[in-house]
Amino acid sequence: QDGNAGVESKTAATPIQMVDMFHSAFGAHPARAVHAKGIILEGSFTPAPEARRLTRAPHLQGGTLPIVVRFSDFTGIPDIPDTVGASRPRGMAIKFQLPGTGSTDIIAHSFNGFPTATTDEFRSLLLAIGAAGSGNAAPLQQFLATHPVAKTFLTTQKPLTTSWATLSYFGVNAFKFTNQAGQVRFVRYQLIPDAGEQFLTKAQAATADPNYLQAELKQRVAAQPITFKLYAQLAEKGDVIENPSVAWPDSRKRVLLGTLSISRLAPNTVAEDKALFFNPNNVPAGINVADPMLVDRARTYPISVGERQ
Ligand code: HEM
Repeated sequence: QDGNAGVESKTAATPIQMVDMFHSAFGAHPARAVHAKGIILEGSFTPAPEARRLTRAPHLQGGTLPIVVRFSDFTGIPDIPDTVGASRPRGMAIKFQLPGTGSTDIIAHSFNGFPTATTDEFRSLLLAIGAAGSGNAAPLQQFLATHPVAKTFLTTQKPLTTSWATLSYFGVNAFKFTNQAGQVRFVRYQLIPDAGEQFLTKAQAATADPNYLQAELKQRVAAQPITFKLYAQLAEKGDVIENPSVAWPDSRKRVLLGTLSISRLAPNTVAEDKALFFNPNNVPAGINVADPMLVDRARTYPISVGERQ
């Protein structure tokens, strides 16, 4: 199906300009335009009974399904140290194998919100970060002075996490769920670790290895499965659907969609990395994109995938 289902982009920038905005900010790395450093794992997903009251999406009706999960650091820098500020927010991307054929994806990060309301503003921010990197700080200063949410995003990321497995992740952009009876709800995804959120102490952070997250995750998953709960946060009347920079209140009802059990490392070969392709509009019947930023994202991710072939 057409996951965009009538939602139109409101963006002036072309998809190629959107990929180039990341290269301008982070350098012209061909791996992934953003969230370049990461690790791939495998496991399974078991939907919760409440999920099918919200959507008729096939992976949320019952029965355990295989998943592939990629945890990542922010920026397009493939060897960014896990210890620097720019490595946050961290990313979590999930590919669910649908019953029969096909797949669906959820792509989330570890901040409940986004620095800008629109894609064009996000591009201005990234171009300003690029200019600052080349010695011209004025555009970034001006952007942050006029966009307080972006300033909050850049300055209030959580402390260094103990593990990619001890962070909560947020889908940020809204989707539309439709159930068997045709009832519609707008939702945002949340992924909450069963281990709870855990952070390094200042002393641990001061001595953490630049690649500590990969080493930690390998050890953790060899000992026992990593589990997360997947929730849909439900919009109420008046909640903004089209602006990911505004988080919905924590008081909004959350419905449990299911449990992820991540049980083993994937091969993590170059071939696997090249072939693994997440897209936020890879959605089955019963789910549609609702925030037009998702349409922009859907057009941009394949260009970055093409660059790493
Ligand atoms: C206008 C907004 C956005 C644009 C243009 C954009 C673009 C991109 C691109 C080009 C990639 C690389 C895809 C690939 O090479 O496979 C990517 C990856 C990613 N993005 Fe976005 N993105 C946007 C917003 C977001 C938001 C709101 C989130 C989180 C909620 C997010 C989370 C991620 C993650 C986690 C990855 C890594 C996926 C993986 O592991 O392969 N992005 N994004």
